[in-house]
Amino acid sequence: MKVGIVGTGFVGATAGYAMVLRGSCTELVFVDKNEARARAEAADIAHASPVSHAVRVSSGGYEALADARLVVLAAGVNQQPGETRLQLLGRNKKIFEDVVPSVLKFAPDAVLLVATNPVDVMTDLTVQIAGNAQRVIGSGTVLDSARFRALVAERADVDPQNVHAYVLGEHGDSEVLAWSSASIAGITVPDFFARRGTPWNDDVKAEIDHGVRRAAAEIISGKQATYYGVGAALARIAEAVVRDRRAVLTVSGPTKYGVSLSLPRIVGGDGVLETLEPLLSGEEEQALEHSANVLREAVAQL
Ligand SMILES: NC(=O)C1=CN([C@@H]2O[C@H](COP(=O)(O)OP(=O)(O)OC[C@H]3O[C@@H](n4cnc5c(N)ncnc54)[C@H](O)[C@@H]3O)[C@@H](O)[C@H]2O)C=CC1
Ligand SMILES: CC(=O)C(=O)O
Repeated sequence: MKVGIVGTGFVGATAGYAMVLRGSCTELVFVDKNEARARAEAADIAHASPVSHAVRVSSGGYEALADARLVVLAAGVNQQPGETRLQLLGRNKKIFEDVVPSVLKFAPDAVLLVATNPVDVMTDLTVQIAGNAQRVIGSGTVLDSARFRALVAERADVDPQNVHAYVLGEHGDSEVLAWSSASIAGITVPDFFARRGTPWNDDVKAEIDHGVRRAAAEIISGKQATYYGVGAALARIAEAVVRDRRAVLTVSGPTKYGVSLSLPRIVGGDGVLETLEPLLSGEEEQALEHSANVLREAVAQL
């Protein structure tokens, strides 16, 4: 159960830390062009192992990825305040053209989990370079779905694990909150609030939508980067692969729209096992088409 992480900045290191705390794997290898950084993060995170789970943590060059079951790709630049994810494309494309072939040289059978933004376009690029769609997974809107669930749960005053709600489409400004299928205890969200006599109206819905859609920008303006939420999301996806869990997760991958975007998918040992067609309202379907258009325009730059 060996996992590699390429790019051990905020996101890569936090994902590794989350994997050790959760016991997601038994071996973790960090690779970064900044070798000193990778070494230091590996040493620091290894010290969490004796008080959490037995995970062997080390750093090395690409050759250290040999036999990895999964490799997380988190190398690349992140957004500055005011920047969109799509504005990172040119810079991160160049980095992936170097990173992905290097990973494949030593770990040709690994599932590749793409985290670098703009994650949907980087997923398409990785599929192109790897020539394999099933074994490439974009972290997509797993983080956004978690944000959606957290905000609904806070309003409903229930455990977020009992809120089922998906964000689909781009991991970015055009993402689509699938309100029509969001539920708590099998009850739609508006009905859940109505039964409890708790206020529910379009303003509450708009506030949650804004909270999910603007989460990254707000966190980045306060502390330069987001990493705890995505770190946990990456550990969750990694476990689905390493333990062949067949977990339903809104990961990104190629679609009938001609671009990679997030839909609910079954994720297991071989990567994406199945894409599920979500039941959407007409308005949500239109919003998903729009999101696909935004991504098609970005992919055209590749
Ligand atoms: N998918 C998601 O939900 C999220 C994605 N991200 C994205 O993750 C990426 C990484 O973000 P941070 O960790 O905050 O950035 P960071 O700047 O802290 O770390 C990036 C790391 O990549 C390394 N790197 C750069 N070029 C490389 C190369 N050619 N080979 C190997 N390593 C290389 C750097 O040395 C650095 O350690 C960004 O694109 C960011 O936008 C961030 C949050 C959430
Ligand atoms: C930065 C980013 O993609 C996020 O936190 O959603």
